[in-house]
Amino acid sequence: MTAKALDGKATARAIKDELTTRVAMLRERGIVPGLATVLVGSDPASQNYVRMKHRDCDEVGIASIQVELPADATADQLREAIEALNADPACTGYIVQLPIPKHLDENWALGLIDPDKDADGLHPINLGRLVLNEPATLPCTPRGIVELLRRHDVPIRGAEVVVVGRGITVGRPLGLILTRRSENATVTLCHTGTRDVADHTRRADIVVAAAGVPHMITADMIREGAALVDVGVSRVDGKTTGDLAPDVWEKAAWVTPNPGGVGPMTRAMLLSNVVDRAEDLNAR
Ligand SMILES: Nc1nc(=O)c2c([nH]1)NC[C@@H]1CN(c3ccc(C(=O)N[C@@H](CCC(=O)O)C(=O)O)cc3)C=[N+]21
Repeated sequence: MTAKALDGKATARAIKDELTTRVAMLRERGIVPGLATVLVGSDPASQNYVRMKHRDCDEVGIASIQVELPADATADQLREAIEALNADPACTGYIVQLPIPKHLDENWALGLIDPDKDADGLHPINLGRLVLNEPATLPCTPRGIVELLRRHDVPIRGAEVVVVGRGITVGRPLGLILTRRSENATVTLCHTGTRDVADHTRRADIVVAAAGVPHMITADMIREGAALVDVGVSRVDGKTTGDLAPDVWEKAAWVTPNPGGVGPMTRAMLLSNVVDRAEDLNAR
């Protein structure tokens, strides 16, 4: 048996079509959602991601603003760029593309974003709201994963989910989201201090591999019929390599292609966050 694909590309397409309608409705009322990106430095992978995000905006009718700072930008320069976006009415949501150069503090930068314009859901206020069960803008990758599973009818309620990786953009918030009453999954969060990762993944109905370790999840580590989500984006010999080994396709029921799985969903949820924010701003 070979697994069915959790097709992120097609699902993102469907979501973008839905968003196109919502953006047109906002525009009819004179509201133009605008996404800005702040890119510090010229890492080719980051440049590529940012380019894709602006292309997505064009597709659905969201205006976009690109802010670029040199790799040696000072903390003051970054703060000024962020404050300018907070004050710019044309920007209804924005992100600081991560990672930023090491001489700048990521959490400090995230904390400067107006929480109402935080399209990534990574401002401490939004992460705090998530912990407190209050309405919050959610981080794009975890939101995309839940949406991808939901739209393929993979049961989440009551499921045993093992998340491998406790990063701030994926693993940690995903654990919080899936354990809310509205999702009601049971989550085990594995990390580098976990004694035996396979011991956990073998029991899981759903495994989310977000460790950034190429091919670390192999067929012998998973249960037959499991759903597997690959968040990994490592570069191996110039090729994008995920956290799932190819042999899992013969044992699982559902697997995200990579590329074509979580990546497009992350981008779709970024747009979705921007449209949600713009609608919300209008309602108030
Ligand atoms: N503030 C911030 N927010 C982010 O959401 C954020 C970030 N920083 N920094 C980097 C990571 C990574 N990320 C990806 C998004 C889409 C794809 C994606 O669409 N990938 C395509 C393939 C891309 C290609 O053609 O190279 C796919 O998986 O099919 C990948 C990676 C967002 N991130």
